[in-house]
Amino acid sequence: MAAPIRISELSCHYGRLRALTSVSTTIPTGTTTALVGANGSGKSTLLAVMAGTKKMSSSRIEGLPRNVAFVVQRSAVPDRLPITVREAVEMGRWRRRGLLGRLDGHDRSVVDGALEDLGIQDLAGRQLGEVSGGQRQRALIAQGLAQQAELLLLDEPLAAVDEETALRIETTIRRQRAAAVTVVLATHDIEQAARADRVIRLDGGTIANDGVTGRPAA
Ligand SMILES: Nc1ncnc2c1ncn2[C@@H]1O[C@H](COP(=O)(O)OP(=O)(O)OP(=O)(O)O)[C@@H](O)[C@H]1O
Repeated sequence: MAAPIRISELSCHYGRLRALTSVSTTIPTGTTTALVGANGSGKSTLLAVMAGTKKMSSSRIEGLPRNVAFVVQRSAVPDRLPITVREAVEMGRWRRRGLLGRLDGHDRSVVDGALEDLGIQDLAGRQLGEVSGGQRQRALIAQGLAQQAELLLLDEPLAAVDEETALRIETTIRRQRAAAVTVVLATHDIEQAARADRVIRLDGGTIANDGVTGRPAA
């Protein structure tokens, strides 16, 4: 099994605002970790640092895999992107194919599998901007799955989704864990957090609590 992800003394700023201060933790490979904490406590920032989309001011992160999928909060994605649901999921293959590379049969079957996992194969031809918010959330997660990443980062995957969509997303996360994918998710859903292997509670940009739940996700 690959080495765990070790984060040491991570600090991170937006201009003069310090969003994370001296965050240190270890995330074992193949486990599911939930980040919890109040609005503004630094959950999204920690995910963005791990995804490489936000620069840190200081830190050492060891063991980050090369292929990381980051599914941002739905509210951070424009509602009216002029692409179909399938095209959105296909974007998950871009890193492997390159922007102009054509998808081959394997890519297409990975995309089909991701659409099926999230139960949106019937919506594949619809415009992303014309499906419901919960369906769009499924499409964004399917895009993350299509990357076949070793580390899957999910920012509030259950925000404003109905029960069926939540169940579908939870099943997907369990399957990723069973496939030894490391999952880190930010959530305000206490039940979802309790289903993770461990919970990290952030408070004002520092770790207030870091512990195993004793309830394995698989
Ligand atoms: N792009 C940005 N520019 C400036 N400040 C930011 C930016 N993004 C986040 N912040 C600030 O950084 C801090 C941490 O925000 P972050 O979004 O990481 O928190 P969060 O725990 O994910 O919150 P939420 O639960 O509301 O999603 C907050 O004080 C926030 O105002």
